[in-house]
Amino acid sequence: MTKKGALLVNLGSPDSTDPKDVKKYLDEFLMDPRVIDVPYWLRSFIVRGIVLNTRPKKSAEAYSKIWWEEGSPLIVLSERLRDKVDDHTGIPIALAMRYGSMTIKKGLQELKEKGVTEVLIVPLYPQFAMATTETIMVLAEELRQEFFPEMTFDSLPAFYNKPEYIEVLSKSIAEKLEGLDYEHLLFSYHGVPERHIKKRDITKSHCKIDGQCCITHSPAHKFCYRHQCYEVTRLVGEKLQLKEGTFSTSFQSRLGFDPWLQPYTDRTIEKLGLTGINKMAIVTPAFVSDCLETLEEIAMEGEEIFHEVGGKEFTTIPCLNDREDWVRVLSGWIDRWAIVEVETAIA
Ligand SMILES: C=CC1=C(C)c2cc3[nH]c(cc4nc(cc5[nH]c(cc1n2)c(C)c5CCC(=O)O)C(CCC(=O)O)=C4C)c(C)c3C=C
Ligand SMILES: [Fe+2]
Ligand SMILES: [Fe+2]
Repeated sequence: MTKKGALLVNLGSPDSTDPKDVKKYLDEFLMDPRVIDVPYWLRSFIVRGIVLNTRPKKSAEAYSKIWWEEGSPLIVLSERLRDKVDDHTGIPIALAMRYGSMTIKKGLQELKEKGVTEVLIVPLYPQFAMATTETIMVLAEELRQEFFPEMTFDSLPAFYNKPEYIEVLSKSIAEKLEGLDYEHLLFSYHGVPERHIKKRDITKSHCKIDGQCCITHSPAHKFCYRHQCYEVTRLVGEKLQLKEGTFSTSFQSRLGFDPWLQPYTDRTIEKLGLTGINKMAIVTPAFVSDCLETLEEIAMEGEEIFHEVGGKEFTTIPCLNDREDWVRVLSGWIDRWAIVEVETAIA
């Protein structure tokens, strides 16, 4: 007799804003070979020899600016989502984080204790990336083999182009912008090194990271983060009937010296202000839950950049978080899986 359950998985946060906790978290995160994808000795030198000497203090200060009484916004918002999805679906729902204390192992154990044998892993990311979806699935499978051999896994694929997702995202944008005569809407996605995109090109020749490859149909797009980001912008633009030239795409949060996906968000905000845009809005569809990258890097630093170059109004659109319509959409996908297994995505 089998029993189904779902495990929602988000990125994770440090346990507190203490630099020691931030260091521990960053060590686990940045030592992941799917995040910094260089040989172990080099990754260890970069992360432990350079980044962790200075970054934890700086990141801890940034976390302190956005931390809530209940804890990390990303964790609290993910917990609220889990609770609501649990109320809406007919199967047990657990929550885990890829990094930090709320481990995937604990999440799977929780489901096991409820008698679950068939698990739908739900990476809480609209787009595929090796630094997000892939690393979750790889770790989950390793844990399954070692600790939960009686379980079977399916996964919810990237949902960047699912009409129900585009609908709720568009609605969330329209609601926030209602009555605001903003001049430009920027879609800012978390960046990744260009190398990550080329590495996951299953055709080995499609991705050139130019103006054309991501809009030219290809099987490579199943794993192309850049294509999937541009598709979200395009589909929302269509849904909201945004006029050409009033919206654009950029990539934030670059780290290190390698080329990351461009255009960069900070430079784009600056350019918009310098070219006479007075009122801009910004949405961050690589994240389902508000987090350090949206609440500090965009809502605080981004706004500061815009004002410094003469921009007047800067509106940040919240992530979907635990919105009722998003909860219904996510719960619907899970319930549909629970009734009929549609897709199996574990390699
Ligand atoms: C070095 C590489 C990084 C890659 C590649 C990367 C990809 C990536 N990250 C997210 C989502 C989030 N990242 C967050 C924080 C964060 N990201 C990196 C580095 C890379 N991310 C660092 C060093 C940090 C820590 C904060 C800092 O020191 O600046 C967060 C926020 C977590 C929180 O606690 O709020 C999220 C969410 C995606 C979606 C992605 C690839 C697509
Ligand atoms: Fe990140
Ligand atoms: Fe592409």
